[in-house]
Amino acid sequence: MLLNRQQKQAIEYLDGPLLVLAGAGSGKTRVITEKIAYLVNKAGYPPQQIAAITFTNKAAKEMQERIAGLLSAQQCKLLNVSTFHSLGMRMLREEANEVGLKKKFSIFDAGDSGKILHEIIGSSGKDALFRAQQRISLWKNALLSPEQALDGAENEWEKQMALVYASYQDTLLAYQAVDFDDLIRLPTLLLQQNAEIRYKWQMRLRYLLVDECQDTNECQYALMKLLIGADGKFTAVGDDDQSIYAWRGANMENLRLLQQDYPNLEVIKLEQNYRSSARILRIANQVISHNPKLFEKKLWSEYGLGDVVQVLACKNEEHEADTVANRILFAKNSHPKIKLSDFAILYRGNHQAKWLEEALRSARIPYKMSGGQSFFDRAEIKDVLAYIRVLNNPDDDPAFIRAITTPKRGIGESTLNRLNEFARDHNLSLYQAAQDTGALSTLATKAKQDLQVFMLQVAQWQSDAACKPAGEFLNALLDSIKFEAHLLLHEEGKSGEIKWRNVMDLQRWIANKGEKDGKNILEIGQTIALITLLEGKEQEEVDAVNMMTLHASKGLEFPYVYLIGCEEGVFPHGDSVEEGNLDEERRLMYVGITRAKQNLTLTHCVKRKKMGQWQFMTPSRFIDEMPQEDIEILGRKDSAPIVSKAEGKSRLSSMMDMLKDKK
Ligand SMILES: Nc1ncnc2c1ncn2[C@@H]1O[C@H](COP(=O)(O)OP(=O)(O)OP(=O)(O)O)[C@@H](O)[C@H]1O
Ligand SMILES: [Mg+2]
Repeated sequence: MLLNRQQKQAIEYLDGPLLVLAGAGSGKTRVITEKIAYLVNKAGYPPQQIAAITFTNKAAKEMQERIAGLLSAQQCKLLNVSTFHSLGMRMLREEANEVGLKKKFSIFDAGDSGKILHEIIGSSGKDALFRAQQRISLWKNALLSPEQALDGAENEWEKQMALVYASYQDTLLAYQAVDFDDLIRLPTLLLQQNAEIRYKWQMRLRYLLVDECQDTNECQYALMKLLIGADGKFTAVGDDDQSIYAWRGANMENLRLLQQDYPNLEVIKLEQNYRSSARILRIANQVISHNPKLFEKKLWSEYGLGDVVQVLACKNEEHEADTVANRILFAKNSHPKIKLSDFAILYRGNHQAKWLEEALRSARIPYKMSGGQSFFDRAEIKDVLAYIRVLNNPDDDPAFIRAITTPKRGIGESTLNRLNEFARDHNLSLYQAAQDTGALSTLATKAKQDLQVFMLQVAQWQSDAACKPAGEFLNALLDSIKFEAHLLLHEEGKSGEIKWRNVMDLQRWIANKGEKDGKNILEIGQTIALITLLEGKEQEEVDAVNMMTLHASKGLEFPYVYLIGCEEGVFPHGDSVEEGNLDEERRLMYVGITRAKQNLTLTHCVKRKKMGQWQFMTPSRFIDEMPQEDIEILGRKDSAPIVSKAEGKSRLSSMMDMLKDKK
């Protein structure tokens, strides 16, 4: 694949800061990977001094794979290719002392921090909790402290939330834990305040490359600037039309800020798209033209007109899911060379995946889901992870409570309450209290004994965990707490078995990771929380259809894309329409369309069940915004039926063929 002139120019430009500004599929990410190779091979940068930052773990992994073809394995290993969060985590582990944390602090996911907030706020509804969490997160991403938040509070609610924010931070610190936002906020504050540490990191990471720069939030942007320092050695790439994380505080104005902050910023635009057929591109361009423009961009493709884009009206969600499954089967069987992984099904919200999963399962089509209800959110998985968390950081009270009570081991609520009281009065963690003779003397004899047994076990596990292979250690731990029996005993029907299978899945995954990366279980445990952030656990390498939210699909590409639920209220999302965030929804549509290489299909339901009631749905306004000559509308009252006779007839035989293949 030859590089075009602008790409080459972007790769070889080293005279100062550079922004590559271009539409979807124009090779921005490719510029980053090629530039890394150029920096190492031609410009003499040691690989360990180069940091490339991407948006998701999946994107980081893909980037590493692409670079593997360009540099030696040894060089690749030294490069820093990661997300903002994992870079922040690395910095924080190294500088933990400076911010009052010990090296093995815990990382709390949204569920964990939600629980803390719940305790602080008291018994308010889910919605209030979500709003509190969101508000605090936005303050954190804007680098505002609780005091600053209180100063700037505009109403009573915000004042209250600023106080909640303050005690939330105190609680996190007491647990020696950070949340996702802190992973970036704390290193940023540290670099701002400490010139020596700032200098150290600037010297360590001499060249910075940032993908998807339009989605950096204030805090990420600040961290990026602090790492860059005065000499301005960086390449940022981005597309303002693909900014889709405003709800997390992302600000595409940062692209413009770059120009202000670095007056000598060179801007290179890429205009040729190497991903999609002309029709797909034309639709994308036309839809996004309804948005105000930050930067003028053109995008064209040499790949011929391509397939017409079909818009299918389906009766309801079940029909929609069946239609997509059938079409995938049909396409797969008509073109035996294509793989299942060439297909992606994209949706606006995770709840839409349910019907699809059923349809794919009953059609026996293997699928992979990312960004969905995370594997790591399952209760049985969290139970096991709680043990690993305690071994890493015994002061992590929520993990300590979870581990000590699951499975039950004679330590009940009253024991924990007494321990808790003592811990609070003496400013200790529960784990510390459990070792304190004063605290132990308040407990009943039996409870005291049970607690001491547990504490001895923890000490033993801690020393085993550090020296045994990760998979082996986890097996032994599960055995010693009799976790399988616990699941089978306490769950009804088959659910215990299913849960145990999930635990075994975790065990295999940890064993593999341990072998592959040469890490023990404690080291693996330190990064698990991060994996839940934007996408799920890496799944085994099987050929399977990809299912994900539109947000998770950023940066990826697939020959066949199905974009489902294109209805008013679903996509664009009802809340966004009400809150006037239509532009962002439109950018999300632009992202969705431009994931497709050859073939794009949009579906919408005529009826949908909401809160138990059938509701009639209107097709998404974005469909009206598309050039009508490039789309074919099927299944509406006044148009052709969805399934042509040929397709309908062959469905059964395609399924039979698939089954044969599987055997
Ligand atoms: N010069 C080129 N010749 C042929 N193919 C190319 C060229 N540059 C990039 N590509 C291919 O085009 C596709 C899109 O590239 P890439 O993913 O880098 O685009 P992008 O601008 O990062 O897209 P997005 O905005 O969606 O993240 C990839 O398959 C890539 O390999
Ligand atoms: Mg990209």
